[in-house]
Amino acid sequence: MSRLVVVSNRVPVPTPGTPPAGGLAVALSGAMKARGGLWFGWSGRTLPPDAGEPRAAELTESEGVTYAVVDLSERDLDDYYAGFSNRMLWPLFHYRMDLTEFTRVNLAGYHRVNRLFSRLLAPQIAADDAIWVHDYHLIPLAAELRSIGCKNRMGFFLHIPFPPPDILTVLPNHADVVRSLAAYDVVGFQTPIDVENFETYVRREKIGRRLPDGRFVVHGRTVRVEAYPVGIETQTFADVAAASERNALVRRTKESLGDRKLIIGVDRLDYSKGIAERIQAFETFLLLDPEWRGRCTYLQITPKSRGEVPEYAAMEREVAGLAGRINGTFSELDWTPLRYVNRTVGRNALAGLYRYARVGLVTPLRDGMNLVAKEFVAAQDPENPGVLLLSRFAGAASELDGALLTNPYDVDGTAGSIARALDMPLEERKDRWSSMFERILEYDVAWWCRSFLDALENEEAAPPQAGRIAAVS
Ligand SMILES: O=P(O)(O)OC[C@H]1O[C@H](O[C@H]2O[C@H](CO)[C@@H](O)[C@H](O)[C@H]2O)[C@H](O)[C@@H](O)[C@@H]1O
Ligand SMILES: O=c1ccn([C@@H]2O[C@H](COP(=O)(O)OP(=O)(O)O)[C@@H](O)[C@H]2O)c(=O)[nH]1
Repeated sequence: MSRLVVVSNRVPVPTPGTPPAGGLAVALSGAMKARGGLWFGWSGRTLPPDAGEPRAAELTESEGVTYAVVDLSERDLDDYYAGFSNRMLWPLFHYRMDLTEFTRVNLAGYHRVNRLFSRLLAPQIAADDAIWVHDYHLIPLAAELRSIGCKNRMGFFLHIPFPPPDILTVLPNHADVVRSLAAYDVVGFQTPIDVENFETYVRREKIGRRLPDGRFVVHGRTVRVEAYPVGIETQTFADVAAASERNALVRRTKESLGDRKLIIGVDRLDYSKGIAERIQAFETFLLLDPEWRGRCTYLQITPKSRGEVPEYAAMEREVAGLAGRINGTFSELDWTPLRYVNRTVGRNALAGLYRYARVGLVTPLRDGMNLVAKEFVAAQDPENPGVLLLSRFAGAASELDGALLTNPYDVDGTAGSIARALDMPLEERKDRWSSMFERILEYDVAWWCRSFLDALENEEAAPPQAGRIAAVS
């Protein structure tokens, strides 16, 4: 087995007391600790104004993993992270053409950081390392590495949706982006729908074809493109949830709820998560089912995210306004319907809160996977499981067939599903839960990691590609 080199924008170098909020960091932390290797990416820090370009990555060892991180300049972060990654690729790939902003300055920054990463990563790579690159921030990395002679096997996993061609082609440099994907040996998506969208794009743009063995030829290179739905550490998470009586935060929260039923939502503050629509659905539910007033509490845990991007700041104001409106309208002296919390909660406490909840609300407008949905299922008490209300537009919906599926754009429909979930009889709750739990037990994060890396090990190392991928001029 060759050494694993993981590359991602976000690298959660272990620091006591700071849990990683964000599914990529959570999923990969488990996988990396189990297998060891090198994890390369951004440090999460900004360089001082006149520091110049970083010359080498900073190395730290912990639990068999070497973390190699790079500080980025303010300008690089603005253009590459906040700009091209999070104001163009993120909204577009989540089907939000209305929120995109394409600028050549941001695109140039995106390529600049990918090139910088390739130059700082190259000295760390040994000849037979398997390189696994993650997510939309780093699509051109393989092409950059190949342009300086790196012949290693390289895989890429996209954690967010791959949109249909009519949406993807809104991106002025869509052709270059897909050409960059073809520099990898294996490309993994979350769901079969993403693979289907990729296949339709390749066919319509006439850049390749699918081979009888399922692989693709794209721009003359053979690439394995498959769905590998990301999982969680299911059994570990279930065990933590079962032991959560000991967690002080969980105990205090339960006591504060009295005998009210708990409805829970856990999401980064991101417009893709459908938080505003969900709060409106809860408001409609309280209007249409007044008998539940005073008998349930909705806890929405929402750490702030990407505050430097204007669309996120706008949505922060919108959601806070909605939360205030509901509480102003429905609160009693001894009951607040919605607890809206803008901070990160540790995963042990989350596990206990999920377990105590009667309903888990996971209603993104679009999501690559959504690990919260899987964590909610893993955490349940088999003798008295809660109900998962899940958006049909989350990647997790392609696996979790026991959830109550909902269309988050249909606020009235979601309100009705909240009432149905709260009223659901125990037998139905058990039936729905057990099929989902079996699924996530088998297809856990270890399965995800193993199946992707097996595919990568079995592909032949790629010949070097001539030239770099050109940016749009
Ligand atoms: O790093 P940030 O900008 O703070 O954002 C956090 C992460 O958000 C996204 O997570 C995705 O990956 C999850 C695991 O596969 C998946 O369940 C979820 O649907 C995705 O949205 C993003 O893709 C990561 O790169 C970020 O680190
Ligand atoms: O306060 C919080 C909020 C979220 N999370 C974790 O962050 C991850 C979010 O992943 P998901 O795939 O649901 O969405 P993403 O944020 O990656 O888009 C999950 O593991 C959550 O348990 C956490 O630890 N504390």
